[in-house]
Amino acid sequence: MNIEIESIIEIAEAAGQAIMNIYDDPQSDFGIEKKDDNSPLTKADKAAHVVIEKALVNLSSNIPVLSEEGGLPDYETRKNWTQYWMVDPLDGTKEFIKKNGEFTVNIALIENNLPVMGVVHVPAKGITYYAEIGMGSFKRVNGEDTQLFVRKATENIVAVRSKSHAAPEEEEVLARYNVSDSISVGSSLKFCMVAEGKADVYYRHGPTMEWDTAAGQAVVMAAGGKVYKGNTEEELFTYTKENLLNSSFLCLGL
Ligand SMILES: Nc1ncnc2c1ncn2[C@@H]1O[C@H](COP(=O)(O)O)[C@@H](OP(=O)(O)O)[C@H]1O
Ligand SMILES: [Mg+2]
Repeated sequence: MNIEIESIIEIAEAAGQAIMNIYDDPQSDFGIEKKDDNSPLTKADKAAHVVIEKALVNLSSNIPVLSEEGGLPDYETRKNWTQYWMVDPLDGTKEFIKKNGEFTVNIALIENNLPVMGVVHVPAKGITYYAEIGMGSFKRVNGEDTQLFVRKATENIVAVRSKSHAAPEEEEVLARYNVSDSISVGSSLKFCMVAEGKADVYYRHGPTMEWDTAAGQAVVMAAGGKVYKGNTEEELFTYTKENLLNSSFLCLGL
């Protein structure tokens, strides 16, 4: 079926609104809980999940939805999916709790183990990044779209790193690319920084899940960047793995 990316943007923005209603509520304690991996979960993650799952099922009842906050199907079921939605309703929950605005709503369409469409919405900043492989990558601010291209820099290389989960193992890889400057930001915004040429290298050593990376990977790939498995430029980073826990990965806009 033909999926219009505008429908996905609309769904991500509706989820963003549900998140902001909680974020901006001075009475709300966010209902913070701890998940099995010790990462936090709030009312906002759950509210965004409900909005997205309902809307995606309504839009494309034949395409399965895999959401961080949904019931996770086992690998025996997932491995046969050639097309599905991969959703992180609220990426950067720690940033949400810290109230620094660096959290995102992520919706990706996976086809044959790679993201072919991705929307990364930043509700606290009113920004939406969206991409379709073959069509390009775009940033929407106040209804105005700008096409994004990676920087392909040859000097003054900038790295982007996690605000809450940077690992010492990352240094060696960054040194290999002669990184001269480094910025840190929460959530999938790191992929968007590379896509829009504000950073050139994003190497993630520590754990992430497939839903943390899928939409951001679409945004960076459609802007001309690459995402590789591990810390070399040998193998593309793919999805529908038996374990939803990602390996380390290397994202380059070079
Ligand atoms: N121990 C762990 N196991 C699995 N994923 C982890 C993790 N620690 C952090 N993450 C992932 O890293 C994401 C945050 O990335 P960053 O540090 O780049 O902002 C989290 O997303 P959520 O906030 O959606 O849970 C979470 O999925
Ligand atoms: Mg996440």
